[in-house]
Amino acid sequence: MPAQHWPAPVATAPVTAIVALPGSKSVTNRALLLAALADGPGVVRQALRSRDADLMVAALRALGAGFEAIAETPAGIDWRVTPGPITGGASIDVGLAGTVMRFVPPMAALADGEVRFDGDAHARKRPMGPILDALRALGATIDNDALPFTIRGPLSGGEVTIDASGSSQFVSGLLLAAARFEKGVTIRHAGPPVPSQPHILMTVQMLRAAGVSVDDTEPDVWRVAPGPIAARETTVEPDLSNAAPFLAAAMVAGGSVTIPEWPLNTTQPGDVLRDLLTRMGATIELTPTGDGTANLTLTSPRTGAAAGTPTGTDTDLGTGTGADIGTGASIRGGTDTSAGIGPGTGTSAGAGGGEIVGIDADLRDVSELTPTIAALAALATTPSRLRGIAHIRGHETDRIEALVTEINRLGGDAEETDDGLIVRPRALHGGVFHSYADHRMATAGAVIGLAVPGVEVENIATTGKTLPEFTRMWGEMLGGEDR
Ligand SMILES: O=C(O)C1=C[C@@H](OP(=O)(O)O)[C@@H](O)[C@H](O)C1
Ligand SMILES: C=C(OP(=O)(O)O)C(=O)O
Repeated sequence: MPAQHWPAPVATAPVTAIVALPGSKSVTNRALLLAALADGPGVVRQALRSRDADLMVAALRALGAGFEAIAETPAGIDWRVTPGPITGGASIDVGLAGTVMRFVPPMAALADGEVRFDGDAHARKRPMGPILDALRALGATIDNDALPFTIRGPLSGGEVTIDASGSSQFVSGLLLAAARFEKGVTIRHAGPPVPSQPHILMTVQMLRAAGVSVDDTEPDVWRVAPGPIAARETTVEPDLSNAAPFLAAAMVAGGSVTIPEWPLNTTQPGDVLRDLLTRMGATIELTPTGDGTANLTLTSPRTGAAAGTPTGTDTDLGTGTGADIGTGASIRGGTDTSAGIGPGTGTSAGAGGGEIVGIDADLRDVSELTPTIAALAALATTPSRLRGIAHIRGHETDRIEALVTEINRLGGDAEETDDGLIVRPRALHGGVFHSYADHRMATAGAVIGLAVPGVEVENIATTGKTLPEFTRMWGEMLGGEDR
C-alpha cells in the first residue's frame, strides 16, 4: 500500500483475528551476521524479509559472504550462508537500520581493505560515537564520528570502556564480532544505565549457542574469548515487538487477537507486552502448544461496547511519587465506554473497544515498545507516564518529540519529560499523523486511527523497515482487504 497518506481504517466492529507474524528483526540480523562470521556454511531459517534484513544481507554480501535462498514461505526466507574471507573495498548502505549501522562496522574492521558506510539522511544523526571510539581503541582507523565514515583495520581487540547509555547496540555490535578479534574483547560500560538489556542478553545467548565463550557475570562488563563462531542452523522467532500494534488493536476495537508461535522462552523485549498490556486493562492468555511456543490471545477489557465518554481524570500523575499508576490486571467493567477517547468533543470509536487504563512504566529495557504504548495511552481513560527512555531520542527519529507532536496534533494532551513522556486523556480528532520515516510511528498512527475517524498516516510504507506486509495484515485483521 504505497499511498503517501494512508487513511487509517476505523474499527467498526470488534476484531477476532489470528495474526501470524514474520521473523524478528533483531534475531534475524544477529543470526545472519553470526552465520557470515562462522567457521563454515550454515542455515538461517524463517528469516525476516524487510528493509532492515535486506540491508543486512546486502552488507554481508558486500563483505564477502554468500547467501542462497533455499526456501521462501509466508513465515520467511531460509538462507544458506557461506562465509568467505572478509573483503574490503565495499560501500555499505545502512539505511536507517540500527542493527546494520552498529553491528556491521566491527566485522568491517576485520576486512582486508577499507569499508565505507552511509545511510539515510536521518541515519547520519543517530549516535555512533561510542562504538566508533571503541573500534579505534581496539586498533581500527575511522575518519568520522557519525555516518558517513570509512573504517580500516586491522583490529586486534583487547579491553575497552564505553558509554553505552545511548544504545545497547554499541555493546551488541562489539560482542557479535569479538570472538574473531585476535585478543577477543572486554567491554566495560561507564555511564548512565544501558538501555534495552534484553537485547544484550539476546546477543550473549546467540553467541553462546554458536560456541562462543562470553562472561557477563560482572554487571556492565562483557568478556568474549577469541575463537571460532560455530556454523549452525538457526530458526528465527516471530517478531514480538511487531505483535504490539496488533495486540493493541484488540484493546482499542474490542474482541481478541491471537498471535501463534509465541516463544515461551525468549530474550525479545516484546514478551514484556504481556505485562504492560495487562496493566493497561487487557486479559492475556498463553496456551502452550507443546513445541516450546504458545498461542497468545489478548482479549479486550470489554468487547463490542458502543462508544461513549470516559471520565478519565481519576488519577493524577503530578505527585512525583514514582509509584505505578497502572491498576494491574484490573478490568473496569459495567457500563459502555469508548475506546478511551477523553472527555470533550472528539470523535468516538466505531467499535467501542475496552476501556484502556493509563500506565506508569519504566520502558528502558523495552523501549522499542514505546510508540505502541504511547498510542494506547492517548486513547486511555487515565494518564500515563512513560519513563527511562531518554535514549529513544536517538532512534529512527526523536520518538519522544515525534509522539508528543503527533498526539497533540490530533488534539491530544501529551508532554515531553527529560526521560520520556506524559499522556493525559483528551478527545482526539482526525488529521495527518506523521511517521518521520519511523515504522513504529506509522503503526502507532494506525492504532490511534482505529478509534479516531479521519486519521491519515503519512508514509505508511515506512513499515517496510521491519514489516512490509503491515497494511495487508492490518486489513485482514479487521476483516477486510488492504485499505
Ligand atoms: O539490538 C537490537 O536488535 C535492538 C536494540 C535496541 O536498541 P537501543 O538499545 O538503541 O534501544 C532496540 O530498541 C532496537 O529496536 C533493536
Ligand atoms: C529502534 C529500532 O530500530 P533500530 O534497530 O534501527 O535501532 C526499532 O525498531 O524500534
